[in-house]
Amino acid sequence: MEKITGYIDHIIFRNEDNGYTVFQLNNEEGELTCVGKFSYIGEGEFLELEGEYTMHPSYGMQLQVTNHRIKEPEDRESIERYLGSGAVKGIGPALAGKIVAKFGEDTFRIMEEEPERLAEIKGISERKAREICVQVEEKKDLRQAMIYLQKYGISIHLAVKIYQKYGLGTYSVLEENPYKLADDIEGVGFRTADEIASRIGIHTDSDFRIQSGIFYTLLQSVQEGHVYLEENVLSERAAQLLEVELKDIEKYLMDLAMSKKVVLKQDREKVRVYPAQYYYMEMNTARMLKELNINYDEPDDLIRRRIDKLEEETESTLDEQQKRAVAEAVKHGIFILTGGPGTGKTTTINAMIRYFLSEGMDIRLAAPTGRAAKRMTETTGYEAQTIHRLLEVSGSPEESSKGGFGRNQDNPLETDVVIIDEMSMVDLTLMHALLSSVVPGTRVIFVGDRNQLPSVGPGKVLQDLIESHAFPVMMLTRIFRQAQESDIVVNAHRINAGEEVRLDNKSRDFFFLKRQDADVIISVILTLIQKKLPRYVKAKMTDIQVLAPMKKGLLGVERLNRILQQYLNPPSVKKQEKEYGERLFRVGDKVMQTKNNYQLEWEIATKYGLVVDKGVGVFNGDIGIVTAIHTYDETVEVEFDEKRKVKYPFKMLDELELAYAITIHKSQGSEYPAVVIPLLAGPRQLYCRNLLYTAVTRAKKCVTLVGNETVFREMIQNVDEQKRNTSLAERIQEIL
Ligand SMILES: Nc1ncnc2c1ncn2[C@@H]1O[C@H](COP(=O)(O)OP(=O)(O)OP(=O)(O)O)[C@@H](O)[C@H]1O
Repeated sequence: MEKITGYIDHIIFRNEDNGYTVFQLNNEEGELTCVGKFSYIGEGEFLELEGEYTMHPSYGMQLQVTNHRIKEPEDRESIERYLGSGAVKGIGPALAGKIVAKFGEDTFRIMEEEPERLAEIKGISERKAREICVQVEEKKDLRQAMIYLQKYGISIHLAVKIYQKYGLGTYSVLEENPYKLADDIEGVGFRTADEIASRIGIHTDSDFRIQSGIFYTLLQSVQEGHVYLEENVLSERAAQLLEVELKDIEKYLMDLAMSKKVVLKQDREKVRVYPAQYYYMEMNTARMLKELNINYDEPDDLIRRRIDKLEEETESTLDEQQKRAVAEAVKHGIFILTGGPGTGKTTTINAMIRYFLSEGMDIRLAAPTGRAAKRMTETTGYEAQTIHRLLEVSGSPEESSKGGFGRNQDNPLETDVVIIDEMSMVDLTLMHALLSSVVPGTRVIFVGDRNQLPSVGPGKVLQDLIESHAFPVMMLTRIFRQAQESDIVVNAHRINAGEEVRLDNKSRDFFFLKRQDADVIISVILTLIQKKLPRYVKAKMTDIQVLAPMKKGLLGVERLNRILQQYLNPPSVKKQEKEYGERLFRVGDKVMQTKNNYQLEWEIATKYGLVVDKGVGVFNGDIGIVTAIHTYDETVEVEFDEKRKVKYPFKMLDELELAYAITIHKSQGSEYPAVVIPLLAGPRQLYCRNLLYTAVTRAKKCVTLVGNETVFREMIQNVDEQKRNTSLAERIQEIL
């Protein structure tokens, strides 16, 4: 065992999650690379280390640290080094030299006991003296807090967040009510808080624990899409989670209601429990819809004449339903247009746009995802954006969920008409934000297919809007795309109506390959992607999209991606790779951005590197190809549509996933030339009609299902997809 003392010259690498750090140590004998786990560490710090020397094949001799102690710098030299290392803002090496020249080994004592004396040095005002001392003190406190939090097994990453939130209050929060962490700190849920609490020795029947557990259970149900839970369901789930008696739960529910964290609402003989924020969100959404739903006094015959004129100008004809849709949209503040694929929604939107433009009105178009917005731009020829962009999202999407939009009640959108497409994907939170930024007098038109999967977030807004029967709705039913032209459309409508679909493979764009074994299915998928489909639909191999119902399992997205990557983009000495957690990225991989990121910069450059366009924003569901991996600046370069190139720093790779296969849920709002769907038995709750319907309607030119025919038929009949508890329709009816 070696014992070494020295100061950190610079940190070469640090993983903030587990504390793994590589740094350069300076001591009397020169420089030395050290490797180990450190809860808190900073450049300039003075350390006493214990460990063993090891020989690394590429980096040479290293000290593998087993034990360490951070020492207060004692001698003049190490004090000067610490202060000048950049550890204290506002002090560089020159100033550090002056301070130590004046106070010598007494420097730290002076800082603690007589901080004002720092101002005796030229270049340090009294204010700066105080600031420096506060910083040095804070560093000491932070270090101590980190050591304390580590004792309870809290990761460094989390410990930093906890300390930033509570400062010196950290100790009392942890000892009195660690469940507060679940309320205050993003990334801490009840389970983490509960684990910390049990290590601290807090009783399982503590009031804080039970309240926090009930609220956590309720929020879990929001993640499943619910806006409330019935009391008995909530109590049972919470009792199970907390391992306490059912009867104990009731009292705490009342406490939660008193502290306004939940709202209890009687519904006939049952009681519903809402997280307060969602209760009010539904109520306000209903109120705003009502306020917006103004009737405009435009005579029918005048509207009809204008539509006829537009038809003449554009040499197109609308059918009766489409004309009525345009007229209703003109006459009302709120209008809903719904219908399956190929029923003419886009054509109707186009007619509306032309109508309003010819009246000199200003129009804004938006959709919930980047891809859907892009498609809307292409099909209407009129610029569409994501709803987040329309509302001028500020900062990260996390902040936006807390209402961080530039457009809101105080700064509403200035436009006459807003048209939202792919409305089935809009959740309650986004709907609320959207309506908050629109003032009465603006027409809002919602367009979507009510039979698609509901939004990922809570609520089923489009369905509730329709079921409230409070607003004009036009349901387009005529299928315009000819039957002989597209079996995708015909079969999608059949699936939706619960009718049999013929699987004789006589179609030109709808195929079912019967296979019963997962690995056989994967090998069929490979043949389809590598050989058959690109030629058949005249697309690139990367445009063929595999859509799987699940993430896990033999045919889950995770396993499919590992295998497809191996075959479609095998390793080679020419292709750089980067491992990130469980993921492996390789040059040539097909990848997907998994959240909306409004800050991420992209560039379009010519072959010679000349930048011709640049901008910001990469969205959830955007698919691209890894074009380079640079170890020198630790980035992965991805090329998205239109040659937009984005550099991901390694630490942002959690926003990327392999995308050879993606879940059907993730594919909502996107379209692909050809879609391949593996299908073997799965959980009934998931394997339902609208999942199949959504998957099939993603394809433009060809759908190929590979798997078990019975599963396919059962999915068509299975309409008991998980029911979502929402009450927007009721709230709307109440205030009519
Ligand atoms: N009134 C009409 N007369 C003739 N053809 C029409 C009419 N309305 C729409 N179509 C045609 O039907 C096809 C489907 O229409 P459209 O794209 O508007 O439907 P959609 O509901 O938006 O479909 P999807 O949801 O699949 O994109 C298009 O080729 C369109 O030109």
